Amino acid sequence: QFHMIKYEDLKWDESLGQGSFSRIFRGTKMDIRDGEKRETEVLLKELDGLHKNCWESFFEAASLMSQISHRHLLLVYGVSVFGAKNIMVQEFVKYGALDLYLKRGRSVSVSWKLDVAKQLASALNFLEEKNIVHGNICAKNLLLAREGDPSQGSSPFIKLSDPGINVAFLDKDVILDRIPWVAPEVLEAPDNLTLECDKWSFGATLWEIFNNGNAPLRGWDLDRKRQFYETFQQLPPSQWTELADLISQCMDYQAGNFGSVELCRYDPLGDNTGELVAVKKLQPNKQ
Ligand SMILES: Nc1cnc(-c2cc(N)nc3[nH]ccc23)cn1
Repeated sequence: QFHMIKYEDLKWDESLGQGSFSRIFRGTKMDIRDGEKRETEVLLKELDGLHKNCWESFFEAASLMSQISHRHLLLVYGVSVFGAKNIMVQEFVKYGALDLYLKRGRSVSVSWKLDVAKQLASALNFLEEKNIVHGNICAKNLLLAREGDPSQGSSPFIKLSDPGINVAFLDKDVILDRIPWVAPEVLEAPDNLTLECDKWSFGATLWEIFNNGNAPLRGWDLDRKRQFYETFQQLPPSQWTELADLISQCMDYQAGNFGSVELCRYDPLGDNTGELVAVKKLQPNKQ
């Protein structure tokens, strides 16, 4: 399914923190290219021991990302298994997770955010065309490869990371804590992920991007989060109506209706100079 990397070809540098079920490190992998030794900077994601039984899902996520290639999908070089260690070897994306980048107070322009939204939409459109469900779309899983510099007119560049362990393997509380990114229907049937689920999460991720990386429903406990769905609540609407409409079209409790979230002109200044936001379009359901 994907490339096996020899453990001895990996060098471990500093720890970069914890994922939900893994520890991540900067590192390098050594390989031979045209007869000479080459070191490539990588991200090493080690599944932590107590979730050993999820290792298939951990690698399933990796193989999903290595089956297909797209400019806005993270490149997974392969996996390395050494004794009890299960390691995914990914390309190293310079500026890391988008939510942390935005929270660090980098003030970015509306068009910077629109660029990120369009890149995520194109990655999701690509996955949809391949009928592949990601299952964990959120700003934490968007990695910033290029900051973009408004004075130079260069735009940001993001990569969608692997989904991590499949939601079907997660405890109910972990799934509840993913409200409002996780679609309501996933709470009832976590092993039946559909493209609609990614569309829902796309809406919650748009909300994050335009709220400077702040998590929606931040600090809410699991009961309040559960109620949020049980009472069909929506996230606080953006002051830009097109964005608010787009987000509520994605986060639509009547899922299964025509899920086409069409192109919309985004006109924050109201002077019709708005940009066309090419957003996630789902084909009408084949039912
Ligand atoms: N595939 C990936 C994933 N995460 C990074 C990354 C980069 C960075 N500058 N700080 C970090 N802090 C935590 C993770 C990370 C890089 N590449």
